Amino acid sequence: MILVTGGAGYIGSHVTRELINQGYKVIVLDNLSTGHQSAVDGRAVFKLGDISDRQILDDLFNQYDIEAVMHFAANCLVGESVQNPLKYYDNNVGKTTRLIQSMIKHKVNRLIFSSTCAIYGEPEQDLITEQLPKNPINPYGRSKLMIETILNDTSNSDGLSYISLRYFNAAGAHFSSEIGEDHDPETHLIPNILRHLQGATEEIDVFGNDYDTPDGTCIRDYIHVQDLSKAHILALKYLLSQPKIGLQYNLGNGEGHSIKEVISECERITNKRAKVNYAPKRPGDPPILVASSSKIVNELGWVPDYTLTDIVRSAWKWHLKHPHGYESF
Ligand SMILES: NC(=O)c1ccc[n+]([C@@H]2O[C@H](COP(=O)([O-])OP(=O)(O)OC[C@H]3O[C@@H](n4cnc5c(N)ncnc54)[C@H](O)[C@@H]3O)[C@@H](O)[C@H]2O)c1
Ligand SMILES: O=c1ccn([C@@H]2O[C@H](COP(=O)(O)OP(=O)(O)O[C@H]3O[C@H](CO)[C@@H](O)[C@H](O)[C@H]3O)[C@@H](O)[C@H]2O)c(=O)[nH]1
Repeated sequence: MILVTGGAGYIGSHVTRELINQGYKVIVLDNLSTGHQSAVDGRAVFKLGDISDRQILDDLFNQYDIEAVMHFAANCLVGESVQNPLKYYDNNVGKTTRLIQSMIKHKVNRLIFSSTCAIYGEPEQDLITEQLPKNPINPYGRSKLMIETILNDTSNSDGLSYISLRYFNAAGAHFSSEIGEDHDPETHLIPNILRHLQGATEEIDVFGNDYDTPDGTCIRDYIHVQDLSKAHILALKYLLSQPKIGLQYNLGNGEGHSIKEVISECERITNKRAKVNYAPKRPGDPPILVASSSKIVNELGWVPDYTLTDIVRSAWKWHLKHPHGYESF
């Protein structure tokens, strides 16, 4: 069995579904702080609880034969982490430490960790490779880098075998339109643009238009959530086939899109016009983050299938079908 923490969240719910489709048995552990129980595939076992609850973890590890943990549970908003860093150090770092302690206690030594490109900070190179210096510029990125350090140390001391997947900007929805992205409040760019185009908001805020980029707005590498799911399956298979590893892989499309470009693509696909409000920069935002994913392409054979167009199309279908997200489930 695979224990998926945060499996009621956006990315975790998509990966859970893919795991089950690939024949794995899954237990989701989630405290529903930002997730939705109705996002969890009905074929998974669902346990409501916190990753720091030692009793729950003891019970789960005793009751089920857990081969590996996929650890998605975290707080993950750059802006919020600047306002409330202790929330991030507590939930992401402190509680992950307790999860790893329980794993070691129960001799479950395989982990796939949701890391982020936010650990690189403001890299000087155009395409970010795994070896670049890690100088995160916000508490969220620092919290994830701390966990990567903890994983490395625990691998040396206790034999933990792990893969850290450093995602760039996850976006899009499952092509079935049955699950998608739904946060309250929503802070991510693509859902915010689409919700605005659906009439949910008066305008779309663009945070900063004088960055040192060709059109002055921030550039990100958007990766379809189903491409992420595929990478998790490949990573899991590799992890289960090896006695002990400690690896880090970037996951992005290798193509950057500015905020203005993303708005244009959303307008094109929805055939609607956005009302843009240029707002102040959001603290903690690096100007450009674009991945080189050649390491995972070469080593695990992962290739992304979907472009920004596919991302926006699938997200738009999800928004049209579920204008109030999971509320109406
Ligand atoms: N969304 C992105 O673009 C992105 C990019 C890079 C990395 N990540 C990482 O991917 C992971 C998933 O992100 P997401 O976008 O799906 O976020 P999300 O907020 O949708 O999902 C997180 C899930 O974890 C649960 N959770 C949080 N703290 C918990 C705790 N202490 N105990 C139990 N459950 C808890 C939440 O209820 C939620 O269901 C995170 O670790 C995030 O840092 C996300
Ligand atoms: O309404 C909005 C929302 C966002 N942005 C901007 O759009 C860009 C992308 O922002 P967002 O969609 O919030 O993603 P990020 O802040 O890049 O962070 C996401 O992507 C990171 C990887 O880059 C992950 O680590 C984080 O968990 C995830 O929240 C940033 O420049 C934002 O300032 C706007 O201008 N208006």
